[in-house]
Amino acid sequence: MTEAAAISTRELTVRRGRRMVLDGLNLDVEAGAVTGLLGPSGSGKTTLIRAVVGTQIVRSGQVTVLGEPAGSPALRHRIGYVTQSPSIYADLTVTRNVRYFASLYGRSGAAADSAIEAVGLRSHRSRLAGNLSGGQSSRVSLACALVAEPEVLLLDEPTVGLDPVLRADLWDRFADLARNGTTLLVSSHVMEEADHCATLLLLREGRLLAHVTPTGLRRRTGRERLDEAFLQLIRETGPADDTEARGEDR
Ligand SMILES: Nc1ncnc2c1ncn2[C@@H]1O[C@H](COP(=O)(O)OP(=O)(O)OP(=O)(O)O)[C@@H](O)[C@H]1O
Repeated sequence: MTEAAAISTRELTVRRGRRMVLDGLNLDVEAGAVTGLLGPSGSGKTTLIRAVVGTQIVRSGQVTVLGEPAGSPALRHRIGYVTQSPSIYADLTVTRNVRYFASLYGRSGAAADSAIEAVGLRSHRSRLAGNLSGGQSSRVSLACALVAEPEVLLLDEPTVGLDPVLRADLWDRFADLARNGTTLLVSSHVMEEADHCATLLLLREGRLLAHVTPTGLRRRTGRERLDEAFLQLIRETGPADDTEARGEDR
């Protein structure tokens, strides 16, 4: 693990069903920065995030977070994880949901209100979560994670289903958090969003294709558009190796 890394994996191997999902992955995620985890659907982004949280069965290798092995009880209050599907209470209002999480982490009602504001749900704060749209529910989930003020925030596709204005606001919010020392690992399969990240981890078929800055990726490929740059990298590395392996880890 390098000195500035908040998250490190060494030779991380994960199989799900018969598939080798992560294949000897070595990577470092810089502390106090926004790192984008990008890759095609099925490339292993969610699996990697689950391994960092400690909820993924790992076949071999190490995952270290803030100097502790992933999944350690000591990390529980230091990591926030927002899954792709919102995990909130449908029968509670937006405010009640966020205040509940605030109370779990010893935060005030004012902190809950500010998290609601940050995700653009102020005018919906008295609505039942069950009556919200998909994008709005995701934002409640995000507010519940934000209110805990974790040192490491893992966000799995947090901008899916959001309009461009909200998306831009959220990326600004992530940048603010990083400036204040939070480590963010944000997955996306939208390469346009990569420009909001200080560095990019590009995954393909469970392998790290590149660990670069957006500028570095442009320079390396000679492409201005990041989606084209990523495609170029994929072409350079040849066809995907569709590894199937026996074993039923989940
Ligand atoms: N519960 C499971 N059992 C078996 N295989 C699984 C399971 N969940 C995911 N996989 C497989 O693991 C691989 C990686 O999945 P993962 O969800 O990590 O990808 P991803 O990059 O997050 O994809 P997406 O962008 O579509 O969310 C895929 O091939 C998927 O089919």
